[in-house]
Amino acid sequence: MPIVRVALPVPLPQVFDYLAPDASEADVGRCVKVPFGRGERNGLIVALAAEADVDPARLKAVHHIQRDVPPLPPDWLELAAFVARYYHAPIGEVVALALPPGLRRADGVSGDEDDPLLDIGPAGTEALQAGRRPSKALALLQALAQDTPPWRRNAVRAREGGEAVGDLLRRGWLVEAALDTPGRAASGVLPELTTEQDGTVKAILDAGEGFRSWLLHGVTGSGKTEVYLRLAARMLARGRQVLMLVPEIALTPQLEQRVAQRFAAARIVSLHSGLADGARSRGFVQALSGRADIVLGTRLAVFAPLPRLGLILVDEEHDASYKQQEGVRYSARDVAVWRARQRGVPVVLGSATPSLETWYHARSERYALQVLKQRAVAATMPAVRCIDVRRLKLDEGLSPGLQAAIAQRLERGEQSLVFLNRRGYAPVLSCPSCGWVSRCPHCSANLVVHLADRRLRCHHCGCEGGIPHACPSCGDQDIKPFGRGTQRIEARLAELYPQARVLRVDRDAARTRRQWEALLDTIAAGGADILVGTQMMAKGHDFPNLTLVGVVGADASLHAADFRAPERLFQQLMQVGGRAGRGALPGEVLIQTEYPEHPLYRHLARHDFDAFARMELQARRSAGFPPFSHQAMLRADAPALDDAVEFLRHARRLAAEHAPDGLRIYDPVPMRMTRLARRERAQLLLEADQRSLLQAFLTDWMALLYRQRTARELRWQLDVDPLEV
Ligand SMILES: Nc1ncnc2c1ncn2[C@@H]1O[C@H](COP(=O)(O)OP(=O)(O)OP(=O)(O)O)[C@@H](O)[C@H]1O
Ligand SMILES: [Zn+2]
Repeated sequence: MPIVRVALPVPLPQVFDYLAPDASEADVGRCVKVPFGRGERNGLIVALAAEADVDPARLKAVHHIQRDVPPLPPDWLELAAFVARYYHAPIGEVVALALPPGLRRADGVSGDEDDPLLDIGPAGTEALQAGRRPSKALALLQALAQDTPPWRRNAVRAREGGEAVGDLLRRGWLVEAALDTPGRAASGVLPELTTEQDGTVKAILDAGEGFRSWLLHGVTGSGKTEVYLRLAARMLARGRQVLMLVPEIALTPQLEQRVAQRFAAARIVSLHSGLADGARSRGFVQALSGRADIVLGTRLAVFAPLPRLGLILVDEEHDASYKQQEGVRYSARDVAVWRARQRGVPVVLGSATPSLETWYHARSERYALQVLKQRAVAATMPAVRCIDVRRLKLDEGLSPGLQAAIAQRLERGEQSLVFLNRRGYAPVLSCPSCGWVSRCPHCSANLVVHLADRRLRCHHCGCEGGIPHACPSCGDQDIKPFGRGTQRIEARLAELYPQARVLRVDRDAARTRRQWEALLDTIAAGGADILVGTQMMAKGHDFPNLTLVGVVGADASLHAADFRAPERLFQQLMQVGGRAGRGALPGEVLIQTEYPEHPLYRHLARHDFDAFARMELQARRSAGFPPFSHQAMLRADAPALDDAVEFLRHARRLAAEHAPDGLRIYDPVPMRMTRLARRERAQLLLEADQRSLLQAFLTDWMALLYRQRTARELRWQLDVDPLEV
């Protein structure tokens, strides 16, 4: 009787055997419901076996095999197995992460979605000629008539005024296209490529269809997106699928719209964690069945099955959100490169500020390099200047120079952005007489003052309370918010420039995707004069009328302990500065600092990413940090710090007994932010010059660790290639 091996979402590094009387090879890659413990679990059949690993008499039978959708193909199972192996995570947890919940539950899922191809019908042609009175419906029809049919209904809806699509269908102005032969060509008038863009597109296409990793290093505003779209167009024309990864889909509604407009006849599937279950499952099945042409999504989209895959694009490849920080701690960018190699297709990693790992690969010719030095529209890069604030009197953190520059922009009707990467009104409330500060009771962090809704809030665990009127410790009524966040700058700017429309753009102002899109629309429509924003404003946006970026409070990150801190700061400032002067008007970036001579700022002022990268890599080489070594971090947490540290000491002893030459094992230490949500955290760092040596060791070590009995209250996880050390 056939036995199936099932990957189940349990924290154990093994698969489970079940009896399945009617199973065959064709069921490998299918979801199943199986009995587990006293309940039922959902899993994935990863193999068929002739004999069980356990006593056959104890085997239970599967409850149900989901056969409505095609099984996941062997290359997908290999991908899941690779992620489990490389990140040392249980295969069942990888599967649980990679599959949409609806599919995994073995619900009835269908890939069918009503997204027909449309064309202008006879009634529509008549309406265009009849000289009717203007209406929304007619405006949409006229706009469509400028383009080449057919279009997907979703693509029509994504256009300006696209809400009228239902109306057009009811009137018969739009009808289903006669033949479902998606002329997958790009639609609309394409911009002429710049010489650099053209050279890049040609170089990548000329290199052929096989595997190759590319770094597309293009300055901010150089038109990397246009390069992606041209490459995608070519792949679609060849009947291949394109996978496009972006760091946060909530930050890129414009990109989705741009892709949908460019490829109006293509089936575009979005995959990200913000989708409802049904939509995510449907998109996944469309990708799996080969019907989707373009899959656009955040890191989890790297797991979309793509039978016709021809190209992978990773936009803003340096972005930290590609690395999952909980559960299976995978890097979608690194998995994307592995996948491209596995499938024999090119992968393009794009950024104005590549991660130093990627930059180093390109310099050492493991990755092919394409550089865009010029902006696509603007004549120049913005002028970057430091404002030395050491002897200046600041008004709520704003220097006279920055204020004058903002005033000038207001006069000229241009937009300014004040960048401060700290939300809230002030980072802490404190009492000047007794020294009390608003500490989070559950974390080693302060409660942040939010004046907008009069709350004290922990940005780590979410714990919150009202703002006290007097010091809880000594009763003094003179307690004060100390330091500055975006709300405070926003309030002061509104006082300084009463005639200006000040708009704050941070996670508090844009809690939902809809709020975020509304903010972006307001900015694009010129409905704001001064923006106050966090890193949300730094990524990928293109507002041609924005000509000034003022940076406040950046020095705080200059001396952070993490060896990646300078890299992150440089990337962030270069990205946010890159929002200035992207259109016809020249841009200016003013950085308020007490260290105007700091090399990081000097390289930034010259837009010299390469010089900065060389300097940083030099430092990393002498310290033996990545990319010159490879790291793994074992973290443990428990209600008491001693328990976490004790576990790590034990793990360290086990490691030392089995350690090969060349493995460096550090001492367990409390994490920098030791306490989080009532748990105390500690970490143990391992390092080796060769990845293979580290990996081989980790496999043995993890097997030992899984066998240790630990206190119920203790949790531990391994993080391979950790971003924070
Ligand atoms: N060949 C071209 N002709 C005209 N306009 C172009 C061309 N290529 C790009 N653009 C325009 O230039 C602007 C910047 O392009 P895009 O946003 O793709 O830059 P980017 O390289 O992704 O920048 P960043 O890294 O800052 O996000 C956009 O408004 C885009 O429409
Ligand atoms: Zn907290």
